[in-house]
Amino acid sequence: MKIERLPLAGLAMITPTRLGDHRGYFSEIFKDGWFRENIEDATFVQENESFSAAPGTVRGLHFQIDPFAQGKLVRCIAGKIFDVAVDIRAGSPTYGQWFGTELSMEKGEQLWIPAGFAHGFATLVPDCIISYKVTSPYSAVSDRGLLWNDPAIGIEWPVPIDNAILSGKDRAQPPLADLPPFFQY
Ligand SMILES: Cc1cn([C@H]2C[C@H](O)[C@@H](COP(=O)(O)OP(=O)(O)O[C@H]3O[C@H](C)C(=O)[C@H](O)[C@H]3O)O2)c(=O)[nH]c1=O
Repeated sequence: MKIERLPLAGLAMITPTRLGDHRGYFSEIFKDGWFRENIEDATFVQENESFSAAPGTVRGLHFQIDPFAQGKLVRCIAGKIFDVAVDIRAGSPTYGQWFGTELSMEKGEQLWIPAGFAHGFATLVPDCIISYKVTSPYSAVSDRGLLWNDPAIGIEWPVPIDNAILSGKDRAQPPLADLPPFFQY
């Protein structure tokens, strides 16, 4: 597994090794002991999958608040997405800053997003599937969001902004300026 530490403290890009042969490849996608030793002493309790049919679909920006705040280990298992994390930890030197990266089935990389970040993605091709582990169970009452195209965050989404496909919930998320200090750095 290769690790790339990223500009927003806590984020990490993990790229599993693919062992190729004449049939294709084998790859160890996740190992609990390795993750705890090299990334964070986290316990994953749920795994999610979402399918998005059309390119230009945007899901996010989402997070859960305590006591159900979630770390997320995200990978794209079909297609290609632009995955984004926004630092919403009060007191963080990078508060309100965003990091974005492509995740694809082809490259197999994973993005580790600790609790304290809002997460979202945009699909770059049709029929994208993401699979992600989370460190707390789903809690609808703890579910919160942030406006995906808030100019105060300024995410440079590589999709047509005016034609983005979103849920009604995501169209109505609050801007960063209205966000209570849910997380401390
Ligand atoms: C997250 C979640 C949702 N749901 C139900 C709630 C809704 O009835 C339905 C769709 O939920 P939502 O529109 O929030 O799904 P996404 O827009 O894909 O949101 C997810 O994708 C973004 C990028 C994230 O980072 C979050 O993990 C998550 O919020 O699934 C569940 O039953 N369990 C769950 O863990």
